Amino acid sequence: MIQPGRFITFEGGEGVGKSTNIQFCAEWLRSHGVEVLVTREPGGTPVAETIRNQLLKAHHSEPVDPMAELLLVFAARAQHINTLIKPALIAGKWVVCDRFTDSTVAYQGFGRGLPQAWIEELKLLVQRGLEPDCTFLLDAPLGIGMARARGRAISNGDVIDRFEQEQQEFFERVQQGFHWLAQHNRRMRRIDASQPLDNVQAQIAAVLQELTGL
Ligand SMILES: Nc1ncnc2c1ncn2[C@@H]1O[C@H](COP(=O)(O)OP(=O)(O)O)[C@@H](O)[C@H]1O
Ligand SMILES: Cc1cn([C@H]2C[C@H](O)[C@@H](COP(=O)(O)OP(=O)(O)O)O2)c(=O)[nH]c1=O
Repeated sequence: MIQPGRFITFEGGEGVGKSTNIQFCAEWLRSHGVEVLVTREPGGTPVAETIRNQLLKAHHSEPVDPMAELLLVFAARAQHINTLIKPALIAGKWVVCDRFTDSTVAYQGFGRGLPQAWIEELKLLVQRGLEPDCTFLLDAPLGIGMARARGRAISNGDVIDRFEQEQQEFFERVQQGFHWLAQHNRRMRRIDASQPLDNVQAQIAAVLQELTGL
C-alpha cells in the first residue's frame, strides 16, 4: 500500500520569505527522494485561482463584505482540497502549500474581526479532519516583511493587492493572530525570519530531517 504523503504549510505576513523558503523546502525534499507538490492559497487550481483573483483585486466601486471574503476563501479551499491536495496526499506525494487556514484565522479572524467560531465551523465542513502535519511560521517584525515585499514588488513590477493596501493596525492584528496560533498549536514551528536566509533554511532543513526521518 502507498504510504500517504505529508502536508506542510508555510505561514506568516507579507514578504517574510514564504515563497523563497517553500522553494528551498521542495528542493530539499526532492533531493531526498520525496515526490513533492507545491501549491498555494487562495488558489492552486484553475477554479480556485479565479476566486483568488477576485479576492486580491481592488474593487473600487464596492467594498468586499468580510463574511463574503471568508466564504470565498473557504470556497477556494474546498476546491483546492478536493481536486488537488487530497488526491496528491493519497498518491503518496508531500504537499507544500503557501498559506492555509492559519491565514484565515489571522486575516479574517484577527484582522477583520470575524468570530473564530465561524472559522472553526467552516473548517470542519471543508477540511473534514485534514490538518497540516507541520506548519512553518515565518515570523519577522512587520517593518522587515513590508520592506522585503516592497523590494520584491519594485523588482517584479507588481501591483499592490487589496490586502497589501490595508493599514498598519490591520497587519498588527494579523501578526497577533499568528502568534496566538503558534502558542496553541504544536504542529507550528516558529522561525525567526529576520535572520539571514542561510540560518532560516538551516532551521527548516532540521525540521524536515525530523519529519522525513532521513
Ligand atoms: N531571510 C531573508 N533575508 C533577506 N531577504 C530575504 C529573506 N527571505 C526572503 N528574502 C527576500 O524577501 C523578498 C520577499 O520574499 P518572498 O519569499 O517573496 O516572501 P513571501 O512569499 O512571504 O511574500 C524576496 O525578495 C526574497 O528574496
Ligand atoms: C489563504 C489566505 C490568504 N489571505 C490573504 C493573505 C495575503 O494578503 C493574500 C495572498 O497573497 P500572497 O500572494 O500569498 O501573499 P504574500 O504577499 O505574502 O506573498 O491573501 C487571507 O486573507 N485569508 C486566507 O485564508
